[in-house]
Amino acid sequence: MRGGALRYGDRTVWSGLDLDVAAGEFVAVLGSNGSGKTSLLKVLLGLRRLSAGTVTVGGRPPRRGGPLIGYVPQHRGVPPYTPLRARDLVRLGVDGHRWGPRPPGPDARRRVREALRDVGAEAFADVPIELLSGGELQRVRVAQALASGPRLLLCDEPLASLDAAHQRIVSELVGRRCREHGTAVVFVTHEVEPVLPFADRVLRMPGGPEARDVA
Ligand SMILES: Nc1ncnc2c1ncn2[C@@H]1O[C@H](COP(=O)(O)OP(=O)(O)OP(=O)(O)O)[C@@H](O)[C@H]1O
Repeated sequence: MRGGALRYGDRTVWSGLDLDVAAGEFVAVLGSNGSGKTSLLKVLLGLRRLSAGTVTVGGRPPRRGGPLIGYVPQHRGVPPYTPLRARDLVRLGVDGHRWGPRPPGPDARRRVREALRDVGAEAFADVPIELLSGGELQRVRVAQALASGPRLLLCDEPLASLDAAHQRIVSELVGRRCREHGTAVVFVTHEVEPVLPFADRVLRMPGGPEARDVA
């Protein structure tokens, strides 16, 4: 990103943002509520356009969908009666960006199996996701994001609502993928300690409504 700025109406959330994230690099993004961390990820996902400046992901303008980017969204509960098992959620990471239902081929099944194994989620692979604990569900979401073998992994507060042990487990999972597969990682978090062993750099987003209030 070069000279990136994001405005909602008259309000500038951030501006003058230059950011390079190399393959195999882990960038932790910190900042107060409302400082624009999720908005940054949305720009990288191609869900929102910059108000000024330029951005490329893998050499191209960001675009929605596709296997290049893995995304772990902010933790939300699962609506009751969601008819998905952990295994199904991970499968969406393999081919969910394509249109239409399709039966899983052997390749998709293998990738789902491997992704579940990598996060230690085999034991609850067939449990409906609404019954999973917060930590289990978060590991499954990481598996979903990693299942397509993305070159860039975007994580939006994946440690929120996890206990200290699971914060460590999820941070390690992402850190290991980054090191071993050369995946670039942008990891938004309010919990600094668990990611410090893995982060190469910290991007601190200035501002946010609180900062303005304090000022
Ligand atoms: N579509 C939108 N229209 C107008 N304002 C928006 C929109 N999306 C986000 N905002 C505002 O932009 C600011 C940045 O939001 P964003 O969700 O990116 O912050 P954040 O740093 O991720 O916050 P948090 O730590 O609370 O998740 C917030 O003040 C939010 O209210």
